[in-house]
Amino acid sequence: MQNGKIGVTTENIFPIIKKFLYSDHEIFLRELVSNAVDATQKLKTLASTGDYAGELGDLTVHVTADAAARTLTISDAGIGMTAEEVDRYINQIAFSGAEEFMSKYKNQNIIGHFGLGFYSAFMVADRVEIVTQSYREEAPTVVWSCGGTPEFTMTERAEKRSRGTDIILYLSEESAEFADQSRIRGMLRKYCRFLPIPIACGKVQEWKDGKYVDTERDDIVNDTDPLWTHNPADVTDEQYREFYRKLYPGSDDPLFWIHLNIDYPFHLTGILYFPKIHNNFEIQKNRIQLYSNQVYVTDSVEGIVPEFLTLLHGVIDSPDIPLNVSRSYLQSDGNVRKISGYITRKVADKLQELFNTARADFEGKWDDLKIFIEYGIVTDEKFAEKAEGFMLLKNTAGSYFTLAEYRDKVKENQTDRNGTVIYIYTDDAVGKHSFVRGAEEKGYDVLLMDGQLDNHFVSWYENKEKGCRFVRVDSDVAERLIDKETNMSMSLSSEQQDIMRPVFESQLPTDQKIFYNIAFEAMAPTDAPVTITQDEYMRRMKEMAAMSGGGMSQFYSQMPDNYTIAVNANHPLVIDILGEVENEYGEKLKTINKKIETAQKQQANLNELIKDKKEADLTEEEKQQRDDLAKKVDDLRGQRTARLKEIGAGNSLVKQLIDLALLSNGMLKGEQLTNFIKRSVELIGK
Ligand SMILES: Nc1ncnc2c1ncn2[C@@H]1O[C@H](COP(=O)(O)OP(=O)(O)OP(=O)(O)O)[C@@H](O)[C@H]1O
Repeated sequence: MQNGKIGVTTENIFPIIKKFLYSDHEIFLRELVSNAVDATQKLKTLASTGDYAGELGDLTVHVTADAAARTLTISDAGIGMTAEEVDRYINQIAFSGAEEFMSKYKNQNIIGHFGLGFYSAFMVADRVEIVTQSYREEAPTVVWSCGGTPEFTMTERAEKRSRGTDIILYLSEESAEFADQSRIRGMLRKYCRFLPIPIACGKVQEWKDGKYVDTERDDIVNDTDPLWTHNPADVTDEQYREFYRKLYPGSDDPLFWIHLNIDYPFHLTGILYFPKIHNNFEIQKNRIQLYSNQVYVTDSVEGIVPEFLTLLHGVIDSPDIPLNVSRSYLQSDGNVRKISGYITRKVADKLQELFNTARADFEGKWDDLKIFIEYGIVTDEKFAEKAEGFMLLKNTAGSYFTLAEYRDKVKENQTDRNGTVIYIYTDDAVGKHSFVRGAEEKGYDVLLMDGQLDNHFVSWYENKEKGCRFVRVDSDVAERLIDKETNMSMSLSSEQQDIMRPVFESQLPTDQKIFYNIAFEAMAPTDAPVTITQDEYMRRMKEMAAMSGGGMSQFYSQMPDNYTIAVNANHPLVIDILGEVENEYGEKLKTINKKIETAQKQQANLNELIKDKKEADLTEEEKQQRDDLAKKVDDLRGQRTARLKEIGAGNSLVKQLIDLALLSNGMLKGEQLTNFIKRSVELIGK
């Protein structure tokens, strides 16, 4: 019997560890089971080199929970330890590792995962016992026991254990949950799922006589030969899919996958899957699992894989990723950065290869793939460089183009007078159909940009390719989407526009949150009579502010939406309306127009007369005259506007044209829509 004091120089660290590790206490199981697996593999190595000549036998690691005794036992048939080894590895090394942890802890740079190894048993146990028999048969069986103080006992046991080690945890009262077999099995499935030695937890159960009963067979919780450790050349597509289903039960099949396999300059294997992304991509994040030699480490991989790849699923296994350190340390670690760069490159190469060798297939997957690629492009410069070769644009006809192809396609017809190539797009091909059709009738191509990240991509691309600009198809009337030299002439004179403006204003929808202004546009007589557009620049400002949050976004979100009611000044119906209005106003319109004209002429004459005088030099009479004339013009125009509004309000054709424009924008709803339908029926009846 040996009594001793563990080789720790710090004061008693057990209670501190217990207290501070509470949040992550499940990892004790991973640590103890992987020690058992290591010991087993060491034995296999010795056997393979001929240093161990005995029978290997069944090497399964058994994890046994005993709720009645409140114990948890991890048993292996590995190399075991001699008394001298227990002293060296447990009393000295294991505890000095723990001590090192404590000193790091004091410097506050440990958060997240730590490898306390064997020592972590004391997070959940009041007392830990080791019963171990070395593979050297002459060595006696050793029993080591420690009750959560630096004192331990070590004795030789007369009754010999078979080769291997039991770690027996006498669980503390608050850790009683770990004596529950189903709880333990759940933890093993998470942390030990792909360990290379079979791990049994209880027996396989069978349905017999109306209840489940244990069979003789061990319930093996792990897959000792996970797919990522295989040679990619030997794996079939179906095996990849099957493995995916195993990792993410209930998910749709992945779009495709990349099998990573590298030896230099670091070791890394793994399989990354491109999942089908549904509506909310935030919840799809963080589903890559990180392993170190098949030991589960974490499923939060930020900092290890580039941000945009956190959307991928799958497994990465690398012994070169330091596991037992904090996340901030991980991110600054050179190895980790290299790994991240490597994965990005691999993913980009794979996408390029798919595009090159199977473009039709690639295009078929594009709609699902786009979000990864756009995410990568806008967040990762290196990836963006590579992605130029396979980033695709899709038009409303359903054809796909690379960035270079598309530019070539539209360059000739869609370059404006400043030499900028204009890319026209819609976020809603169905809802904005009349705009799309209008642009197409002008011979323009329209892109479909309805993805969650398209806005970001558009900004990124405009910034990179200075000679191009995106405009949404409903940001202006088709005629003016691309500013070309050949402008159409306008049928309405500016006086006629002055008459028509109040007529249309009288029929504007009254919505507090939307601000409308009227503009007369020179368009083809066959274009729509009225179109409602939203300025590209203003819309983007609002969208950007809404996304960035904070004070700016508050300011913008309170601003009304700005729409333009573009009246086609060359449309026969519009010209008809002008005729109707003039007719209804009758002689009085001519009279008042004349009066306004006269007053304006007088104003102009007066202004000419006094234009060289300073304000202070004006006579009282001149000032009076000027004010009177201004008032007169205002009054007359006011009178005319009031009358025009009255006439406009009674003109159901004006209302009808505005409503039709609202309708084609999907903006006619509720009572307005009901009224529109009623009015339409009445108009048809006429
Ligand atoms: N089940 C076991 N069988 C044989 N030796 C063991 C067993 N468990 C622990 N040991 C020995 O005790 C040593 C210390 O274990 P501990 O888990 O503290 O550290 P480690 O495994 O070396 O490192 P890590 O921090 O990665 O777990 C091991 O290196 C091993 O030599």
